[in-house]
Amino acid sequence: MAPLAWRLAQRWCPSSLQVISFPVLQLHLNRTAMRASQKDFENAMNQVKLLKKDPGNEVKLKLYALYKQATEGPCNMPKPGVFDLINKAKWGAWNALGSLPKETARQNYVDLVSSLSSSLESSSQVEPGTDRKSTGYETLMVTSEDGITKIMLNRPTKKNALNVEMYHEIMHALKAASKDDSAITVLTGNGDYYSSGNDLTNFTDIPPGGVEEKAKNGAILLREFVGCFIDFPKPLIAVVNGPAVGISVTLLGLFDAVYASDRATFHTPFSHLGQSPEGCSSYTFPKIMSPAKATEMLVFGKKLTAGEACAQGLVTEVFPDSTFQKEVWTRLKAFAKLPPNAMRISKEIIRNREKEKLHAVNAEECSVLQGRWLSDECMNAVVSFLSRKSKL
Ligand SMILES: CCCCCC/C=C/C(=O)SCCNC(=O)CCNC(=O)[C@H](O)C(C)(C)COP(=O)(O)OP(=O)(O)OC[C@H]1O[C@@H](n2cnc3c(N)ncnc32)[C@H](O)[C@@H]1OP(=O)(O)O
Repeated sequence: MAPLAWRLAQRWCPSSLQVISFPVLQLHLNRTAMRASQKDFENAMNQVKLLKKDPGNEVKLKLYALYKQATEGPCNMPKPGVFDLINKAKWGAWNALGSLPKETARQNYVDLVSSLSSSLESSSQVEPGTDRKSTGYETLMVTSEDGITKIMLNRPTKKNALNVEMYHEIMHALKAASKDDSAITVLTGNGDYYSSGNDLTNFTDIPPGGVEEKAKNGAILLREFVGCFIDFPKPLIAVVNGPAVGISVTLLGLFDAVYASDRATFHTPFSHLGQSPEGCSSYTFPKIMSPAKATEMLVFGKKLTAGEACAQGLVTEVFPDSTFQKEVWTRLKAFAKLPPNAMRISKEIIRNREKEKLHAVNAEECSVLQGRWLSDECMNAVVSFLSRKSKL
Protein backbone atom coordinates (compact mmCIF):
# COMPACT_ATOMS: atom_id res chain seq x y z
CA MET A 1 0.00 0.00 0.00
CA ALA A 2 1.37 3.42 -0.94
CA PRO A 3 1.91 5.94 1.83
CA LEU A 4 -1.15 8.04 2.68
CA ALA A 5 0.43 11.24 1.39
CA TRP A 6 1.07 9.65 -2.00
CA ARG A 7 -2.47 8.37 -2.24
CA LEU A 8 -3.84 11.76 -1.25
CA ALA A 9 -1.69 13.43 -3.82
CA GLN A 10 -2.86 11.03 -6.51
CA ARG A 11 -6.35 12.34 -5.87
CA TRP A 12 -5.21 15.88 -6.32
CA CYS A 13 -3.21 15.37 -9.42
CA PRO A 14 -3.58 13.85 -12.86
CA SER A 15 -1.56 10.71 -13.50
CA SER A 16 0.82 12.87 -15.45
CA LEU A 17 2.50 14.28 -12.38
CA GLN A 18 6.16 14.00 -11.85
CA VAL A 19 8.64 14.13 -9.02
CA ILE A 20 11.25 16.81 -8.55
CA SER A 21 12.45 18.94 -5.69
CA PHE A 22 10.67 22.23 -5.18
CA PRO A 23 13.73 24.49 -5.84
CA VAL A 24 14.37 22.74 -9.12
CA LEU A 25 10.73 23.26 -10.02
CA GLN A 26 11.01 26.99 -9.38
CA LEU A 27 14.14 27.12 -11.47
CA HIS A 28 12.31 25.56 -14.35
CA LEU A 29 9.32 27.81 -13.94
CA ASN A 30 11.57 30.83 -14.24
CA ARG A 31 13.37 29.59 -17.30
CA THR A 32 12.85 31.09 -20.67
CA ALA A 33 10.67 28.65 -22.51
CA MET A 34 12.21 26.38 -25.09
CA ARG A 35 9.84 24.57 -27.37
CA ALA A 36 8.80 21.09 -26.25
CA SER A 37 6.72 19.27 -28.82
CA GLN A 38 3.38 17.65 -28.03
CA LYS A 39 5.18 14.32 -28.45
CA ASP A 40 7.79 15.31 -25.82
CA PHE A 41 4.94 16.27 -23.53
CA GLU A 42 3.17 12.95 -24.04
CA ASN A 43 6.42 11.05 -23.48
CA ALA A 44 6.90 12.98 -20.25
CA MET A 45 3.39 12.05 -19.13
CA ASN A 46 4.10 8.39 -19.82
CA GLN A 47 7.40 8.62 -17.97
CA VAL A 48 5.58 10.00 -14.95
CA LYS A 49 3.38 6.91 -14.79
CA LEU A 50 6.50 4.83 -14.12
CA LEU A 51 7.38 6.67 -10.95
CA LYS A 52 7.53 4.59 -7.83
CA LYS A 53 8.35 7.16 -5.20
CA ASP A 54 6.16 9.74 -3.55
CA PRO A 55 7.33 13.18 -4.62
CA GLY A 56 5.43 14.95 -1.83
CA ASN A 57 2.17 16.79 -1.98
CA GLU A 58 3.56 20.29 -2.41
CA VAL A 59 5.54 19.33 -5.46
CA LYS A 60 2.66 17.41 -6.92
CA LEU A 61 0.38 20.39 -6.51
CA LYS A 62 2.83 22.49 -8.49
CA LEU A 63 3.01 19.81 -11.09
CA TYR A 64 -0.73 19.52 -11.28
CA ALA A 65 -0.82 23.26 -11.94
CA LEU A 66 1.76 23.00 -14.72
CA TYR A 67 -0.13 20.19 -16.36
CA LYS A 68 -3.40 22.12 -16.31
CA GLN A 69 -1.72 25.27 -17.56
CA ALA A 70 -0.08 23.34 -20.40
CA THR A 71 -3.29 21.67 -21.48
CA GLU A 72 -5.97 24.25 -20.70
CA GLY A 73 -4.19 27.58 -20.24
CA PRO A 74 -4.80 29.99 -17.33
CA CYS A 75 -7.00 28.80 -14.48
CA ASN A 76 -10.63 28.76 -15.59
CA MET A 77 -12.23 27.07 -12.57
CA PRO A 78 -14.38 29.05 -10.13
CA LYS A 79 -12.71 29.24 -6.75
CA PRO A 80 -13.92 26.26 -4.67
CA GLY A 81 -15.71 26.81 -1.39
CA VAL A 82 -13.82 27.15 1.85
CA PHE A 83 -14.53 23.58 2.97
CA ASP A 84 -13.50 21.99 -0.31
CA LEU A 85 -9.88 21.76 0.81
CA ILE A 86 -8.48 19.56 -1.91
CA ASN A 87 -9.97 21.45 -4.82
CA LYS A 88 -9.07 24.73 -3.17
CA ALA A 89 -5.43 23.69 -2.99
CA LYS A 90 -5.50 22.62 -6.65
CA TRP A 91 -7.18 25.83 -7.69
CA GLY A 92 -4.63 27.91 -5.76
CA ALA A 93 -1.66 26.21 -7.40
CA TRP A 94 -3.06 26.55 -10.90
CA ASN A 95 -4.26 30.11 -10.39
CA ALA A 96 -0.80 31.09 -9.14
CA LEU A 97 0.63 30.43 -12.59
CA GLY A 98 -1.29 33.44 -13.87
CA SER A 99 -0.93 33.90 -17.61
CA LEU A 100 2.12 31.66 -18.08
CA PRO A 101 1.91 30.61 -21.75
CA LYS A 102 0.84 27.06 -22.49
CA GLU A 103 4.09 26.35 -24.35
CA THR A 104 6.19 27.46 -21.40
CA ALA A 105 4.18 25.31 -19.03
CA ARG A 106 4.56 22.37 -21.38
CA GLN A 107 8.32 22.90 -21.63
CA ASN A 108 8.63 23.17 -17.86
CA TYR A 109 6.74 19.96 -17.51
CA VAL A 110 9.06 18.16 -19.90
CA ASP A 111 12.15 19.63 -18.22
CA LEU A 112 10.93 18.48 -14.86
CA VAL A 113 10.52 14.94 -16.05
CA SER A 114 14.01 14.82 -17.47
CA SER A 115 15.42 16.25 -14.22
CA LEU A 116 13.41 13.66 -12.42
CA SER A 117 15.04 10.73 -14.16
CA SER A 118 18.37 11.77 -12.68
CA SER A 119 17.01 12.60 -9.24
CA LEU A 120 14.60 9.78 -8.56
CA GLU A 121 14.31 6.13 -9.38
CA SER A 122 11.63 5.25 -11.91
CA SER A 123 10.25 1.76 -12.37
CA SER A 124 11.64 1.53 -15.91
CA GLN A 125 15.10 1.62 -14.40
CA VAL A 126 14.22 -1.09 -11.94
CA GLU A 127 12.27 -3.49 -14.07
CA PRO A 128 13.28 -3.68 -17.71
CA GLY A 129 10.23 -4.38 -19.83
CA THR A 130 7.79 -2.50 -17.62
CA ASP A 131 7.89 0.42 -20.00
CA ARG A 132 6.38 -1.53 -22.88
CA LYS A 133 3.72 -2.93 -20.61
CA SER A 134 2.89 0.47 -19.19
CA THR A 135 2.75 2.30 -22.47
CA GLY A 136 1.76 -0.35 -24.98
CA TYR A 137 0.25 -3.79 -24.96
CA GLU A 138 0.34 -6.57 -27.55
CA THR A 139 -3.22 -7.79 -27.03
CA LEU A 140 -5.00 -4.79 -25.50
CA MET A 141 -5.64 -1.14 -26.17
CA VAL A 142 -5.63 0.75 -22.89
CA THR A 143 -6.60 4.40 -22.73
CA SER A 144 -7.47 6.78 -19.96
CA GLU A 145 -9.60 9.89 -20.41
CA ASP A 146 -12.62 11.64 -18.89
CA GLY A 147 -12.00 9.77 -15.65
CA ILE A 148 -12.39 6.38 -17.35
CA THR A 149 -9.70 3.79 -17.98
CA LYS A 150 -10.79 1.68 -20.93
CA ILE A 151 -9.25 -1.76 -21.38
CA MET A 152 -10.11 -2.99 -24.85
CA LEU A 153 -9.47 -6.62 -25.85
CA ASN A 154 -7.66 -6.25 -29.13
CA ARG A 155 -7.40 -9.50 -31.09
CA PRO A 156 -10.41 -8.90 -33.36
CA THR A 157 -9.27 -11.39 -36.01
CA LYS A 158 -9.38 -14.11 -33.32
CA LYS A 159 -12.68 -12.83 -31.93
CA ASN A 160 -10.71 -11.51 -28.94
CA ALA A 161 -9.91 -15.01 -27.69
CA LEU A 162 -7.81 -14.81 -24.52
CA ASN A 163 -4.33 -16.19 -25.10
CA VAL A 164 -1.81 -16.50 -22.28
CA GLU A 165 -0.30 -13.11 -23.06
CA MET A 166 -3.72 -11.49 -22.88
CA TYR A 167 -4.41 -12.99 -19.44
CA HIS A 168 -1.15 -11.44 -18.22
CA GLU A 169 -1.78 -8.12 -19.90
CA ILE A 170 -5.30 -7.82 -18.50
CA MET A 171 -3.95 -8.45 -14.99
CA HIS A 172 -1.30 -5.82 -15.58
CA ALA A 173 -3.82 -3.31 -16.92
CA LEU A 174 -6.21 -3.91 -14.01
CA LYS A 175 -3.43 -3.39 -11.47
CA ALA A 176 -2.42 -0.17 -13.20
CA ALA A 177 -6.04 1.01 -13.41
CA SER A 178 -6.58 0.33 -9.72
CA LYS A 179 -3.83 2.85 -8.98
CA ASP A 180 -4.39 5.49 -11.65
CA ASP A 181 -6.51 8.58 -11.17
CA SER A 182 -9.50 7.37 -13.16
CA ALA A 183 -12.80 6.98 -11.33
CA ILE A 184 -14.07 3.90 -13.16
CA THR A 185 -12.65 1.12 -15.34
CA VAL A 186 -14.26 -0.39 -18.41
CA LEU A 187 -13.59 -3.67 -20.20
CA THR A 188 -14.74 -4.00 -23.79
CA GLY A 189 -13.84 -5.70 -27.08
CA ASN A 190 -12.55 -4.45 -30.41
CA GLY A 191 -14.37 -5.68 -33.51
CA ASP A 192 -17.54 -7.71 -33.80
CA TYR A 193 -16.99 -9.90 -30.71
CA TYR A 194 -16.66 -9.01 -27.06
CA SER A 195 -14.63 -12.20 -26.63
CA SER A 196 -14.74 -15.84 -27.72
CA GLY A 197 -13.32 -16.88 -24.35
CA ASN A 198 -10.23 -18.92 -23.69
CA ASP A 199 -7.99 -19.25 -26.75
CA LEU A 200 -8.13 -22.98 -27.41
CA THR A 201 -4.59 -22.93 -28.80
CA ASN A 202 -3.52 -22.30 -25.19
CA PHE A 203 -3.83 -26.07 -24.87
CA THR A 204 -1.29 -26.82 -27.59
CA ASP A 205 1.94 -25.56 -26.08
CA ILE A 206 2.86 -28.50 -23.84
CA PRO A 207 5.85 -27.94 -21.48
CA PRO A 208 8.53 -30.59 -20.71
CA GLY A 209 6.51 -31.66 -17.63
CA GLY A 210 3.69 -32.78 -19.95
CA VAL A 211 -0.04 -32.16 -19.82
CA GLU A 212 -0.12 -32.41 -16.02
CA GLU A 213 2.27 -29.48 -15.71
CA LYS A 214 0.31 -27.61 -18.36
CA ALA A 215 -2.94 -28.08 -16.43
CA LYS A 216 -1.29 -27.09 -13.15
CA ASN A 217 0.16 -23.89 -14.66
CA GLY A 218 -3.18 -23.10 -16.26
CA ALA A 219 -4.96 -23.42 -12.92
CA ILE A 220 -2.41 -21.15 -11.21
CA LEU A 221 -2.77 -18.52 -13.93
CA LEU A 222 -6.56 -18.71 -13.91
CA ARG A 223 -6.75 -18.35 -10.13
CA GLU A 224 -4.54 -15.26 -10.18
CA PHE A 225 -6.45 -13.81 -13.13
CA VAL A 226 -9.90 -14.20 -11.57
CA GLY A 227 -8.48 -12.97 -8.25
CA CYS A 228 -7.69 -9.62 -9.89
CA PHE A 229 -11.38 -9.19 -10.75
CA ILE A 230 -12.49 -10.18 -7.24
CA ASP A 231 -10.14 -7.63 -5.67
CA PHE A 232 -10.53 -4.78 -8.15
CA PRO A 233 -11.27 -1.74 -5.97
CA LYS A 234 -13.02 0.70 -8.34
CA PRO A 235 -16.31 0.36 -10.22
CA LEU A 236 -15.65 -2.10 -13.03
CA ILE A 237 -18.01 -2.01 -15.98
CA ALA A 238 -18.32 -4.35 -18.95
CA VAL A 239 -19.32 -2.82 -22.28
CA VAL A 240 -20.34 -5.97 -24.14
CA ASN A 241 -20.15 -4.94 -27.78
CA GLY A 242 -20.93 -8.35 -29.31
CA PRO A 243 -21.06 -12.10 -28.59
CA ALA A 244 -19.37 -13.29 -25.42
CA VAL A 245 -18.25 -16.86 -24.79
CA GLY A 246 -16.84 -18.88 -21.89
CA ILE A 247 -14.72 -17.03 -19.37
CA SER A 248 -15.67 -13.64 -20.80
CA VAL A 249 -19.26 -14.42 -19.72
CA THR A 250 -18.57 -16.00 -16.35
CA LEU A 251 -16.47 -13.05 -15.23
CA LEU A 252 -19.45 -10.73 -15.73
CA GLY A 253 -20.78 -11.86 -12.35
CA LEU A 254 -17.81 -10.04 -10.80
CA PHE A 255 -18.45 -6.73 -12.59
CA ASP A 256 -20.35 -3.85 -11.02
CA ALA A 257 -22.44 -3.14 -14.12
CA VAL A 258 -22.81 -4.81 -17.52
CA TYR A 259 -24.05 -2.87 -20.56
CA ALA A 260 -24.74 -4.86 -23.69
CA SER A 261 -25.50 -4.25 -27.33
CA ASP A 262 -28.61 -6.08 -28.53
CA ARG A 263 -26.20 -7.95 -30.85
CA ALA A 264 -24.46 -9.55 -27.87
CA THR A 265 -25.06 -13.15 -26.86
CA PHE A 266 -23.92 -14.97 -23.74
CA HIS A 267 -22.70 -18.53 -24.10
CA THR A 268 -20.96 -20.82 -21.59
CA PRO A 269 -20.64 -24.18 -23.38
CA PHE A 270 -18.54 -25.84 -20.68
CA SER A 271 -20.08 -29.30 -20.91
CA HIS A 272 -19.67 -29.30 -24.71
CA LEU A 273 -15.98 -28.62 -24.11
CA GLY A 274 -15.62 -31.21 -21.35
CA GLN A 275 -14.91 -28.37 -18.91
CA SER A 276 -16.53 -26.81 -15.86
CA PRO A 277 -17.48 -23.26 -14.77
CA GLU A 278 -14.92 -20.67 -13.67
CA GLY A 279 -14.80 -16.96 -12.91
CA CYS A 280 -16.76 -17.68 -9.68
CA SER A 281 -19.84 -18.28 -11.85
CA SER A 282 -20.72 -21.47 -9.95
CA TYR A 283 -21.45 -19.09 -7.07
CA THR A 284 -22.43 -15.79 -8.70
CA PHE A 285 -24.76 -17.10 -11.42
CA PRO A 286 -27.15 -19.04 -9.17
CA LYS A 287 -27.32 -15.97 -6.90
CA ILE A 288 -27.91 -13.59 -9.79
CA MET A 289 -30.37 -15.62 -11.83
CA SER A 290 -31.66 -18.55 -9.71
CA PRO A 291 -30.05 -22.00 -9.56
CA ALA A 292 -32.19 -23.46 -12.35
CA LYS A 293 -31.44 -20.67 -14.83
CA ALA A 294 -27.74 -20.86 -13.93
CA THR A 295 -27.84 -24.60 -14.59
CA GLU A 296 -29.32 -24.03 -18.05
CA MET A 297 -26.36 -21.82 -18.87
CA LEU A 298 -23.45 -23.43 -17.03
CA VAL A 299 -24.40 -27.11 -17.30
CA PHE A 300 -26.51 -27.33 -20.48
CA GLY A 301 -24.73 -24.51 -22.33
CA LYS A 302 -27.87 -22.56 -23.20
CA LYS A 303 -26.93 -19.43 -25.13
CA LEU A 304 -28.77 -16.28 -23.98
CA THR A 305 -29.67 -13.25 -26.04
CA ALA A 306 -28.84 -9.87 -24.53
CA GLY A 307 -32.51 -9.38 -23.66
CA GLU A 308 -32.64 -12.74 -21.89
CA ALA A 309 -29.41 -12.05 -20.02
CA CYS A 310 -30.87 -8.74 -18.88
CA ALA A 311 -34.10 -10.37 -17.74
CA GLN A 312 -32.00 -12.84 -15.69
CA GLY A 313 -30.01 -10.02 -14.06
CA LEU A 314 -26.64 -10.81 -15.63
CA VAL A 315 -26.84 -7.71 -17.83
CA THR A 316 -27.74 -4.31 -16.39
CA GLU A 317 -29.18 -2.77 -19.55
CA VAL A 318 -29.38 -3.50 -23.28
CA PHE A 319 -29.04 -0.86 -26.01
CA PRO A 320 -29.77 -1.00 -29.73
CA ASP A 321 -26.50 -1.72 -31.52
CA SER A 322 -26.89 1.38 -33.71
CA THR A 323 -26.69 3.73 -30.69
CA PHE A 324 -24.87 1.45 -28.26
CA GLN A 325 -21.49 3.19 -28.13
CA LYS A 326 -22.91 6.70 -27.98
CA GLU A 327 -25.46 5.96 -25.28
CA VAL A 328 -23.18 3.88 -23.10
CA TRP A 329 -20.21 6.24 -23.18
CA THR A 330 -22.41 9.24 -22.41
CA ARG A 331 -23.66 7.42 -19.37
CA LEU A 332 -20.20 6.25 -18.29
CA LYS A 333 -18.78 9.76 -18.58
CA ALA A 334 -21.50 10.98 -16.23
CA PHE A 335 -20.71 8.18 -13.75
CA ALA A 336 -17.03 9.04 -13.90
CA LYS A 337 -17.78 12.54 -12.63
CA LEU A 338 -19.15 11.20 -9.35
CA PRO A 339 -16.85 11.48 -6.32
CA PRO A 340 -14.39 8.61 -6.83
CA ASN A 341 -13.76 7.90 -3.17
CA ALA A 342 -17.43 7.58 -2.41
CA MET A 343 -17.77 5.10 -5.30
CA ARG A 344 -14.78 3.07 -4.11
CA ILE A 345 -16.03 2.93 -0.55
CA SER A 346 -19.53 1.92 -1.61
CA LYS A 347 -18.11 -0.83 -3.80
CA GLU A 348 -15.90 -1.98 -0.93
CA ILE A 349 -18.88 -2.30 1.39
CA ILE A 350 -20.76 -4.39 -1.17
CA ARG A 351 -17.78 -6.54 -2.18
CA ASN A 352 -16.05 -7.06 1.17
CA ARG A 353 -18.90 -9.13 2.54
CA GLU A 354 -18.34 -11.60 -0.31
CA LYS A 355 -14.60 -11.45 -0.89
CA GLU A 356 -13.49 -14.38 1.21
CA LYS A 357 -16.21 -16.56 -0.26
CA LEU A 358 -15.35 -15.54 -3.80
CA HIS A 359 -11.67 -16.39 -3.34
CA ALA A 360 -12.61 -19.78 -1.92
CA VAL A 361 -14.95 -20.45 -4.87
CA ASN A 362 -12.24 -19.35 -7.30
CA ALA A 363 -9.73 -21.75 -5.76
CA GLU A 364 -12.18 -24.65 -5.91
CA GLU A 365 -13.22 -23.96 -9.51
CA CYS A 366 -9.58 -23.82 -10.63
CA SER A 367 -8.77 -27.06 -8.91
CA VAL A 368 -11.76 -28.81 -10.55
CA LEU A 369 -10.84 -27.37 -13.95
CA GLN A 370 -7.27 -28.57 -13.61
CA GLY A 371 -8.69 -32.09 -13.51
CA ARG A 372 -11.11 -31.45 -16.38
CA TRP A 373 -8.30 -30.28 -18.68
CA LEU A 374 -6.73 -33.73 -18.36
CA SER A 375 -9.97 -35.53 -19.26
CA ASP A 376 -10.64 -37.23 -22.59
CA GLU A 377 -13.84 -35.18 -22.89
CA CYS A 378 -11.90 -31.93 -22.82
CA MET A 379 -9.01 -33.09 -24.98
CA ASN A 380 -11.38 -34.41 -27.66
CA ALA A 381 -13.32 -31.13 -27.74
CA VAL A 382 -10.16 -29.05 -28.11
CA VAL A 383 -8.74 -31.32 -30.82
CA SER A 384 -12.06 -31.19 -32.62
CA PHE A 385 -12.05 -27.36 -32.66
CA LEU A 386 -8.40 -27.11 -33.63
CA SER A 387 -8.80 -29.61 -36.46
CA ARG A 388 -11.72 -27.43 -37.65
CA LYS A 389 -14.26 -30.17 -37.12
CA SER A 390 -16.32 -28.18 -34.64
CA LYS A 391 -17.42 -24.69 -33.76
CA LEU A 392 -19.90 -23.53 -31.21
C1 LIG B 1 -5.27 -20.10 -18.40
C2 LIG B 1 -6.40 -20.86 -18.95
C3 LIG B 1 -7.68 -20.38 -18.42
C4 LIG B 1 -8.82 -21.14 -19.02
C5 LIG B 1 -10.11 -20.66 -18.51
C6 LIG B 1 -11.27 -21.50 -18.95
C7 LIG B 1 -12.03 -20.84 -20.00
C8 LIG B 1 -12.94 -21.48 -20.70
C9 LIG B 1 -13.60 -20.87 -21.84
O1 LIG B 1 -13.52 -19.71 -22.14
S1 LIG B 1 -14.50 -21.97 -22.77
C10 LIG B 1 -14.84 -21.13 -24.27
C11 LIG B 1 -13.77 -21.37 -25.28
N1 LIG B 1 -14.15 -20.78 -26.54
C12 LIG B 1 -14.63 -21.49 -27.57
O2 LIG B 1 -14.80 -22.69 -27.49
C13 LIG B 1 -14.94 -20.72 -28.82
C14 LIG B 1 -14.29 -21.37 -30.04
N2 LIG B 1 -14.60 -20.58 -31.22
C15 LIG B 1 -15.67 -20.80 -32.01
O3 LIG B 1 -16.48 -21.67 -31.78
C16 LIG B 1 -15.87 -19.87 -33.18
O4 LIG B 1 -14.61 -19.37 -33.53
C17 LIG B 1 -16.83 -18.70 -32.87
C18 LIG B 1 -18.25 -19.24 -32.73
C19 LIG B 1 -16.41 -17.97 -31.59
C20 LIG B 1 -16.79 -17.69 -34.03
O5 LIG B 1 -17.09 -18.33 -35.25
P1 LIG B 1 -16.93 -17.53 -36.64
O6 LIG B 1 -17.69 -16.27 -36.57
O7 LIG B 1 -17.27 -18.50 -37.72
O8 LIG B 1 -15.39 -17.12 -36.68
P2 LIG B 1 -14.14 -18.08 -36.87
O9 LIG B 1 -14.37 -19.38 -36.22
O10 LIG B 1 -13.75 -18.09 -38.31
O11 LIG B 1 -13.05 -17.31 -35.98
C21 LIG B 1 -12.12 -16.38 -36.55
C22 LIG B 1 -10.74 -16.78 -36.11
O12 LIG B 1 -10.66 -16.74 -34.69
C23 LIG B 1 -10.25 -17.99 -34.17
N3 LIG B 1 -10.88 -18.20 -32.87
C24 LIG B 1 -12.09 -17.79 -32.48
N4 LIG B 1 -12.31 -18.14 -31.22
C25 LIG B 1 -11.23 -18.80 -30.79
C26 LIG B 1 -10.87 -19.40 -29.57
N5 LIG B 1 -11.67 -19.40 -28.49
N6 LIG B 1 -9.66 -19.99 -29.48
C27 LIG B 1 -8.82 -20.00 -30.52
N7 LIG B 1 -9.11 -19.44 -31.73
C28 LIG B 1 -10.31 -18.83 -31.85
C29 LIG B 1 -10.72 -18.97 -35.22
O13 LIG B 1 -9.99 -20.19 -35.11
C30 LIG B 1 -10.42 -18.21 -36.48
O14 LIG B 1 -9.01 -18.30 -36.68
P3 LIG B 1 -8.42 -18.44 -38.17
O15 LIG B 1 -8.84 -17.20 -38.88
O16 LIG B 1 -9.02 -19.67 -38.74
O17 LIG B 1 -6.93 -18.52 -37.96
